Amino acid sequence: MKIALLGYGRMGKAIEEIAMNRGHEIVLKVSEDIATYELDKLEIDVAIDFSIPSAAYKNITTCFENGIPVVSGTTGWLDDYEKAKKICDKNNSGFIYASNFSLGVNVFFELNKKLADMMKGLEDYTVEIEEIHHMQKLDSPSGTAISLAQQIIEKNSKLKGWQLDHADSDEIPIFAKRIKDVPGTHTVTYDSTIDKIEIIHSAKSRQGFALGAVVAAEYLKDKTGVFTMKDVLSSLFEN
Ligand SMILES: NC(=O)C1=CN([C@@H]2O[C@H](COP(=O)(O)OP(=O)(O)OC[C@H]3O[C@@H](n4cnc5c(N)ncnc54)[C@H](OP(=O)(O)O)[C@@H]3O)[C@@H](O)[C@H]2O)C=CC1
Ligand SMILES: O=C(O)C1=N[C@H](C(=O)O)C[C@H](O)C1
Repeated sequence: MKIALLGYGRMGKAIEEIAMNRGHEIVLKVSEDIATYELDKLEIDVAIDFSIPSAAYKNITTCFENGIPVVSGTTGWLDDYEKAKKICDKNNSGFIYASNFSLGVNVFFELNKKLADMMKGLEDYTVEIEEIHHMQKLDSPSGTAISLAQQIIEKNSKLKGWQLDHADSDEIPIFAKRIKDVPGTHTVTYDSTIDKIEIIHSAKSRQGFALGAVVAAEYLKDKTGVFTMKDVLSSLFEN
């Protein structure tokens, strides 16, 4: 498969290594706006976007307009996600966005939903989320922490939203810490005067995110429509 990398930073480089080990070819690596590139000459099968919040939407939609499906892991641009999906559909292209591509985190998401369902009636407990990442991370809170909060809110009608660092009683507080070299740690805590329940996912490297993104690209090749990591993982478990 011919892959274009939109963003060639920490994740772009980790994806390049895994994609090449899986027999794919990297035909384009960009760290700037792709509008000036002659994309049609490169026969790109899938573009993989791990860039920066302010660049993602424009690059992703430029790909759709050039008939190139996109796997995107860039966080912090999701106010434009619905618009991007419409442009994908209009151009009959393919799209997978995930706040976190690692298999472990996607299992953690399912655990989070199950736990939220069990805890929703237990009013003695308060819930909070903590995320820890390396110092270079641009967005806060992490996309993964926002996904975790949204999953809990969907299960518990008493919770109306989330806030960074503090929250009203009907909101989930998300605490974001930045510590040197941490690839990504997420903790969901339910606390009462009697006890505390915690679920934690700690990434040991970027390998899991990168592998998930390449597997998602393999799934998306030759497909049209908007998909999620749940679709990708279901297809793996079917086989
Ligand atoms: N969904 C997931 O599983 C994961 C998501 N992420 C997310 O992926 C994103 C990238 O993370 P990471 O690789 O660590 O970040 P880096 O800062 O290492 O990489 C970002 C890259 O984007 C480049 N860039 C800057 N402007 C543009 C542009 N206009 N078009 C294309 N590329 C551009 C930067 O170039 P330059 O350095 O020259 O400015 C840099 O190479 C973040 O949003 C992060 O949160 C990260 C890990 C996992
Ligand atoms: O910026 C990162 O590094 C990461 N970003 C993603 C996020 O914001 O959730 C995923 C992962 O935690 C690493």
